[in-house]
Amino acid sequence: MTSSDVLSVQGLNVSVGDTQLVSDVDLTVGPGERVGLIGESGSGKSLTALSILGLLPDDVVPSGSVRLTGIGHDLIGADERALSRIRGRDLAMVFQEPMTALNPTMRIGDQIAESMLIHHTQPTRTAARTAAAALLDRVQLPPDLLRAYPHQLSGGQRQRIVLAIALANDPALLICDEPTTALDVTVQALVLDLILQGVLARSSALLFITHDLAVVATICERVLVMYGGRVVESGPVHQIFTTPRHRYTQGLLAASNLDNVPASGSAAPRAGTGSRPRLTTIPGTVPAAGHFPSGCVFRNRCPHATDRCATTPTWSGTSTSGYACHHPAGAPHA
Ligand SMILES: Nc1ncnc2c1ncn2[C@@H]1O[C@H](COP(=O)(O)OP(=O)(O)OP(=O)(O)O)[C@@H](O)[C@H]1O
Repeated sequence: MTSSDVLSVQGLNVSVGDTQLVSDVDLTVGPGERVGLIGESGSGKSLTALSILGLLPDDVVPSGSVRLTGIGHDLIGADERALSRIRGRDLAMVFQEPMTALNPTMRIGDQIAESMLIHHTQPTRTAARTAAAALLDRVQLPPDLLRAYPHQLSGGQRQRIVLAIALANDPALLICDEPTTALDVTVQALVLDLILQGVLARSSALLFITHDLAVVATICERVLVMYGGRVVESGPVHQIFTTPRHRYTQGLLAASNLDNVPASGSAAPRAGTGSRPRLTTIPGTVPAAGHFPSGCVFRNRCPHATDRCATTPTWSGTSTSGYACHHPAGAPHA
């Protein structure tokens, strides 16, 4: 780990009995950096994330090293007490299914406040409640939801609550594992945008696990490709998506309908640069062309892309998630 890394995973192996499921994974994430982890189902992405979080089932055994900035010991082999001090404070997570992350018997406001009280980042219950209301507002939910129970919310609202809790203590690193896969396509883009704005506002680093290459192209700066439990390729998003070297990455891209890869390697700015990307995902089949000429019906369906918009948006997407419209950061809008 260099002194500037937020996360450093070195030589991670994960096995069950004699079966090795993850082999020799090296992975670093710098401060404020957004790193994507992609790969086919069963390639070891979730086991890698769960190893970092110390959440593997008892029969699944990790070895190697996982170091997190500001924590003086290795997370591999750390006891549950030490890990629970770190999780939710230095290291936060958003998984696919929000209901499993929420307590069904507790009001939303209490759950958000609890996350700050447990980690002593707010001094009193009153202060935590005030902070919870502000967090709810940051995920664009109305204050009356503070008194609601999880079952009274939609899936998208629940995931926004999980995100609010994850960001409550300004974690150094947020790990998202397919955070929008279980959501209705109409809210996927909003949740992605809130994740992006959330980490940018806090300068948190992001490790983002997904099948959706368009999401990686939009959100991440760097990407690692896993195949058969190994990292087979890694580098800047633009480089990997335009000149993939590994046969598996080439196949993944060919099957993806990914039309546009931002030239800088990421559509979104670095943390602290102040400009905000705008994302809108529209359900439907992805058209073959990456750019939409003025007057095109698809262009007109993007609320940011009016005829008066000063900048031509670029589009990308997959057939499962709809397609995303991205306006370059800081572009003027009518
Ligand atoms: N508890 C377990 N016991 C045995 N094998 C497991 C266990 N958990 C995961 N595996 C196996 O390890 C491999 C990697 O699983 P992992 O969940 O990390 O894949 P993934 O890349 O996240 O896939 P997906 O995208 O479908 O979530 C798979 O073959 C899976 O079946």
